[in-house]
Amino acid sequence: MLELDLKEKGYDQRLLGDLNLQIAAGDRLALVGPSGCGKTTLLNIIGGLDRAFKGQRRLADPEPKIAYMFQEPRLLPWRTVEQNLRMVCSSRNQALDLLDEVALLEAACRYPRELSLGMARRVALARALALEPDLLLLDEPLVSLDPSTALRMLRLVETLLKKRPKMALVLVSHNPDDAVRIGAQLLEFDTATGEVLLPNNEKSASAGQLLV
Ligand SMILES: Nc1ncnc2c1ncn2[C@@H]1O[C@H](COP(=O)(O)OP(=O)(O)OP(=O)(O)O)[C@@H](O)[C@H]1O
Repeated sequence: MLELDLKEKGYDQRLLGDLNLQIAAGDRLALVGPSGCGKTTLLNIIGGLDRAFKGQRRLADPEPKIAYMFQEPRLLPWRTVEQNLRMVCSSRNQALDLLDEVALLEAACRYPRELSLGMARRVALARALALEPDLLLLDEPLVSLDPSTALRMLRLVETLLKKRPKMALVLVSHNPDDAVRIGAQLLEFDTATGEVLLPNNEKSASAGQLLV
């Protein structure tokens, strides 16, 4: 559904380069590496939010629906949880079903300021799923959560993915164990060279062919 042929991306200096990546339905891919190595930058390029790079990003026809869950939940503070979801849902039933899936039905009438970070993230996840995306992009869904909340979030993501086998996923994480747990294949960053490392030092791979 998406092919990225990335020649070079940098800000003051080169950050990423020489990567050919193909993402197909059902692929699960994790961008793993230390802070500042370029994970979010690559996710933004994959998602089409950042087009200032050398190379090409090609989408299948018809274009896949791509949903993005940012690190910050980015909910509208003046709307309730349900109202935040209704903005992107086709019906009230869809909004309530999604809230049920992320175990937040009882918080439907709350405002974002009344939610913990973990709850707000789950609303943001439900909102991303409301689009019924072909490709879901998750930027560090566990960051800043305490260990038990992070584990709960990880289990939730695992369950949601099992229910949506055709949905492709690209997850940003600094923890390979989390990525492996949800069955994602790892794409690691070499901070010394600025290159994204594929298994066996290949220069090109489809996400479905990557080995953990
Ligand atoms: N808009 C920008 N302008 C200039 N430099 C930027 C910009 N966005 C990111 N950078 C720099 O590019 C590098 C990679 O940033 P990026 O956010 O992609 O890293 P990351 O691996 O996702 O880090 P983290 O895990 O901390 O979120 C960092 O050094 C960052 O400061």
